[in-house]
Amino acid sequence: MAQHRFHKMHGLGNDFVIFDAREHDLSLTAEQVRALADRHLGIGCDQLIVMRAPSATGTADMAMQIFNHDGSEVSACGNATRCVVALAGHDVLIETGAGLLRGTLGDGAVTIDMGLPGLEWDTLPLAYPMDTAHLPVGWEDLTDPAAVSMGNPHVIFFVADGAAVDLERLGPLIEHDPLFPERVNVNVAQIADDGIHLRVWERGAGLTLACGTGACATAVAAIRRKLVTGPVQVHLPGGTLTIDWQPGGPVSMTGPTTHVFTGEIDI
Ligand SMILES: N[C@H](CCC[C@H](N)C(=O)O)C(=O)O
Repeated sequence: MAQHRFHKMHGLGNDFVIFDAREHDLSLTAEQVRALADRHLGIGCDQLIVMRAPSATGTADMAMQIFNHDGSEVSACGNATRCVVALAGHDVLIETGAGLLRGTLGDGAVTIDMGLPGLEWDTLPLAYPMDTAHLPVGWEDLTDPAAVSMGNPHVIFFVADGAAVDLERLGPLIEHDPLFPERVNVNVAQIADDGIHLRVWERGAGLTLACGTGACATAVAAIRRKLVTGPVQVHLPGGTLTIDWQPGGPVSMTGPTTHVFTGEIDI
């Protein structure tokens, strides 16, 4: 056991425990991640992040490891990426499982170049070939979704009344459907005059107050369907993100970060 310092942060209420292991090693098992993320027995978070030294050969300033509340390791977490940039205190190039992401520190907000969205069925991945703009599948009233990868898989449903969807029941059903071999993040979006209203059931974390990659994936899907044009305001239960995307280019995400406290814990 050794004592490790951590930062408790959030992006629009999507909350994180962040360890800075750039100077020393810290390896965590899935069981240790679950214990730390537990909201009763541990510190509590949607995702746990470990900042690491970059790989020797690359051009990155740092690397970032991402674990969900359930202990699963994943490649992308937009809100946490903003928090890591805020912690760094300057613009950074971050090595993630989703590739190199450039973070830019603004006045009260952080912008991340999230790279190109994945629009092919096998990059998401889906279990078999499909048109990712209109998947010929449905779960009760949720039909005709789109699918987009932001380095992590998202399925996006456009509905007339997002608040009326029983996402707590349908989310896990869809998350674990065999159509998604690596499971999936489930997005329910409502187009409105002021942008897109979005609720997300996150793979490995459940309902969250915000999901950065979900906001990006939903904006891409909506722009592909010509429901909106970029830049678009995406309103989540925890607040609003500004997403910009032009077909063929990278996705840009801008939003706030909050540092809640630092602590020490024996691991
Ligand atoms: N909250 C994160 C998404 C985490 C995605 C994770 N649930 C997955 O399994 O891909 C975000 O802001 O992008």
